[in-house]
Amino acid sequence: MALPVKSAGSVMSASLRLVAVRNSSSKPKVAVLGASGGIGQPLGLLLKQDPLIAHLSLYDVVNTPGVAADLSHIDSNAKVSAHTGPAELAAAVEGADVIVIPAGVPRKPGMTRDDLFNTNAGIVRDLCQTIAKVAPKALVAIITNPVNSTVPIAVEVFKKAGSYDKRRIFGVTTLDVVRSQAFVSDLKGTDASKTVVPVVGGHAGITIIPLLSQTSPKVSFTQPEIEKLTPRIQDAGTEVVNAKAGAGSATLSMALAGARFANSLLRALKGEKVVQCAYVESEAVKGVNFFSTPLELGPNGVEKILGVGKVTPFEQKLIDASVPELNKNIAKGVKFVSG
Ligand SMILES: NC(=O)C1=CN([C@@H]2O[C@H](COP(=O)(O)OP(=O)(O)OC[C@H]3O[C@@H](n4cnc5c(N)ncnc54)[C@H](O)[C@@H]3O)[C@@H](O)[C@H]2O)C=CC1
Ligand SMILES: O=C([O-])CC(=O)C(=O)O
Repeated sequence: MALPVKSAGSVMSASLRLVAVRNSSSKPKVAVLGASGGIGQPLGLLLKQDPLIAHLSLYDVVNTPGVAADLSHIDSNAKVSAHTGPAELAAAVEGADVIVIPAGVPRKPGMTRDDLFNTNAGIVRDLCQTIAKVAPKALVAIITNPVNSTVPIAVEVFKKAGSYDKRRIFGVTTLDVVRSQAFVSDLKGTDASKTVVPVVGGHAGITIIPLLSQTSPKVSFTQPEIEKLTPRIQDAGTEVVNAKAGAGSATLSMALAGARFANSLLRALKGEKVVQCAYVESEAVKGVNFFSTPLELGPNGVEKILGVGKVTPFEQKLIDASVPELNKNIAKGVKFVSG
């Protein structure tokens, strides 16, 4: 069963909704690093059903054989392989077209995403050291928080290895888009499957900036609606963390978002023009080197950074406020690798 393809007004809207080489093979390989976790397992379930995937490679430090055995009994064409522990990481990622990384610890109530830095920074660094050597042409989609810092970490590792290509490393912000679309359609009674809301900036607190004025099909919001909806989207991750009360953060909605983003990358690899928001190295906004905006994706990853487009004064203020916060997060990531 394919992931549902939604239609929307413009090409960009349609792509954002669904989302568009590497190398790239006629038999795409997707690797999930952190495959046994709360996100990894349902993500594997969704990817196993994606007809674009020929080989689904599952890597974790624990429990991978069980997850792989379970998924391999599903009657879809993707072949599943299991890889456990650092000695098997190279085999897990070798030849991968797309690598999705949800490895790392999630938040508990009272924590910020930045509180995860001490544990997760080293995990992402170590995984990327191997990817940069063994699979430098893969498109790498980083879910692990704090995304605002883990993406710069990955970039520094690739630079050190001499295999950095800024078109190929992505911080996954798709869940912010998915949530915005859910909340807007709830509020406005629009068809959730056709509602498109771009989200720009980063993936933590005030750096998450839904561009409600660019909602498509067009809907209008009162200022009080905008002022209520915007912080709800920014704090939606915390809403889930608190509701799970110590049992982790968003996993199911994140798995959907991750599968949707991976499907976009796979379609782009095949030559389809796809537009999707993601956090990448970017000059879209002055004064900051990483920013999420709509991106045109193609066979080499990011083909074109589409920028934030026309924003309202309210949205511009949010963008301006995000810059110093993002710069702090980025500098912390860069320093972690480069000292
Ligand atoms: N970008 C986004 O929008 C979102 C990001 N997240 C982040 O995703 C990450 C994972 O969350 P969950 O799956 O809920 O956590 P989890 O704890 O349920 O699963 C994490 C998995 O990573 C594995 N792992 C730990 N160290 C590893 C290593 N060195 N190599 C490979 N695997 C390793 C663990 O064994 C575990 O199976 C967290 O950092 C969380 O904050 C969560 C939701 C949304
Ligand atoms: O809030 C968290 O810690 C997990 C996350 O990034 C999200 O759900 O957006």
